[in-house]
Amino acid sequence: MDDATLAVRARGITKCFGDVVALDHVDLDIAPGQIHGLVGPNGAGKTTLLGLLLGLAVADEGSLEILGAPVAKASGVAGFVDGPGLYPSLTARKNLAALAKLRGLDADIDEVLAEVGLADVADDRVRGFSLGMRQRLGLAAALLTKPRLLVLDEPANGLDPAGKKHVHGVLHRLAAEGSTVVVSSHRMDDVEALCAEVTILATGRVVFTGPLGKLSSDDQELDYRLRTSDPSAASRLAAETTGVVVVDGAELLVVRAMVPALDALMSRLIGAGVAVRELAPVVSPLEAAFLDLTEQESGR
Ligand SMILES: Nc1ncnc2c1ncn2[C@@H]1O[C@H](COP(=O)(O)OP(=O)(O)OP(=O)(O)O)[C@@H](O)[C@H]1O
Repeated sequence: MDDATLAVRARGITKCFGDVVALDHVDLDIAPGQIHGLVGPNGAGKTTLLGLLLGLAVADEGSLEILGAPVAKASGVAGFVDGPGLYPSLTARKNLAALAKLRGLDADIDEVLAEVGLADVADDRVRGFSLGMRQRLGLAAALLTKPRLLVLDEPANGLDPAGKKHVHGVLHRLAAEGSTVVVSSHRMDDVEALCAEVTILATGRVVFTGPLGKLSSDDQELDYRLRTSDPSAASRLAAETTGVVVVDGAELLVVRAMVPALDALMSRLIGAGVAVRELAPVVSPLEAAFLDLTEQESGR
């Protein structure tokens, strides 16, 4: 992609806090209209990187361009790290009204509150809000600015499943409209549900960046959970299929195989009239890559 059209272009970004190297020559390209996930173990540098994208801190070395402009001159960026900054003594509506006034924004506050699912508590003081409600209000505050790049540190923290679904819907809509979203998360399932691309950081370095699909390959042996209408027949057929190892032959079968052998097993099951009710990797490709890559890096 033409570099000028990238939402984020980072080259050789290094950031130290005293002796601690939080980011170590980080290169990163994020295309517009993407929801990009940032994952990594505690202390990997995720919050530091998101803070640089938001212009809350400045890198010691390297270049960082946001939406084609040097980060210091970037506009259209919003979000939060370490939880949203809110006024606890004000209501949700007044928090957003204060922000809109401060920034000179002409925004429909009720619409934004409804979008994040806070319409019913619009006139409640934020002091009494749960963590999940604060997260949603922080998202509303960012949406008020109609950002072209939205940066969110652990946005799903404290959200119940319905709240998470709601927030994911908002982020998918933003991306569909052309905005770029960068989110950090410790939840691999959330990242897989939300993001097309991911960057894995370990001890301040990028150990993987790219589409989720590139994390796994057909020639990788993985353990799969297999639930069928006839566990004993499935177990027998699995044991008879070349390249498939039965790891656990209970009601819920666990088989180890590469994709071609797994395909062969599926065909045999269908041929034998055994219905497949569930087939999923025991550890998701993202989680497997995360553990593998971050362990390699911390062992260096
Ligand atoms: N303001 C600061 N002063 C000193 N050290 C800092 C500061 N901010 C971050 N660090 C250090 O930089 C490193 C990266 O921290 P960062 O918060 O970016 O990691 P993270 O990936 O967000 O971690 P977590 O998943 O725990 O939130 C850590 O070693 C941290 O202790």
